Amino acid sequence: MTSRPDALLVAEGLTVRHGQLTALHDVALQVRPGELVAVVGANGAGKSTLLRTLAGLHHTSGRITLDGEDITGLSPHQRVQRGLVMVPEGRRLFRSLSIEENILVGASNGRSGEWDLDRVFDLFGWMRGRRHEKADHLSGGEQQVVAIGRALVANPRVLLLDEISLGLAPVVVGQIYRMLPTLLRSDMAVLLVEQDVAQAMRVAVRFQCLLEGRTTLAGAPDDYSHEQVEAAYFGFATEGGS
Ligand SMILES: Nc1ncnc2c1ncn2[C@@H]1O[C@H](COP(=O)(O)OP(=O)(O)OP(=O)(O)O)[C@@H](O)[C@H]1O
Repeated sequence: MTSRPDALLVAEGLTVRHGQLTALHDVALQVRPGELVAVVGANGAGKSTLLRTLAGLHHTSGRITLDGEDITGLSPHQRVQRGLVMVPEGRRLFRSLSIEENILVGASNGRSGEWDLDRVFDLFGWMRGRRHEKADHLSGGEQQVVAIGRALVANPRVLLLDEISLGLAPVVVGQIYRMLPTLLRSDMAVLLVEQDVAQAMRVAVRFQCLLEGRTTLAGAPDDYSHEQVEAAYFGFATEGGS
């Protein structure tokens, strides 16, 4: 993959092993400013491993740059300070802390910028009046939104979203996805991992499909037929397809 001059996040040659298992094989990826890119793939395809590797949670061969700076050797903490911020699968909130306290955790290590507690409350109006409620008392959808708020106050340049729709009711997933364009308007790029291909294709300008740790298809959603994407997702050949 040729690195485009305007790319913000660039990963090349990512190979990641979990013990004996190679979870990623020579994966490359690019995200440009203001862009929403989706990584899709079946269970175990390596999507979370890819996101966690970008966030600095797995050792990798290869190279990761953010706005031209090589961040491959940096800790997760240092990557957050540079604007690479992840909303992990399963939300990972502090259950005994309030909504407000959970969000402020995100601000403690982040960059300064336009996103603060107030701006998050403006975006998710219901939170303001419930700011002192414990995370423990929230529904799954509410927890997911708090986890997104926690990431936003770190003022990401690239926001990494890992399976934000997992375990949530479709109506809640719809609400969360409808908020994504607002984030992109504030000049943030989003890289999201999603098992629901249809959902991902509706919002992404580009996508990348993984299968057993390898990229099987990449491009704009309109570049491929439903059958081609399905073949790349499940790993069967299509006639004349890639
Ligand atoms: N910490 C780990 N130790 C050992 N193997 C792991 C670990 N994390 C992931 N794996 C394995 O690596 C492969 C890729 O897993 P990964 O979680 O990245 O896939 P995924 O596409 O995100 O799938 P899912 O949607 O199920 O989370 C799988 O075979 C998984 O079992």
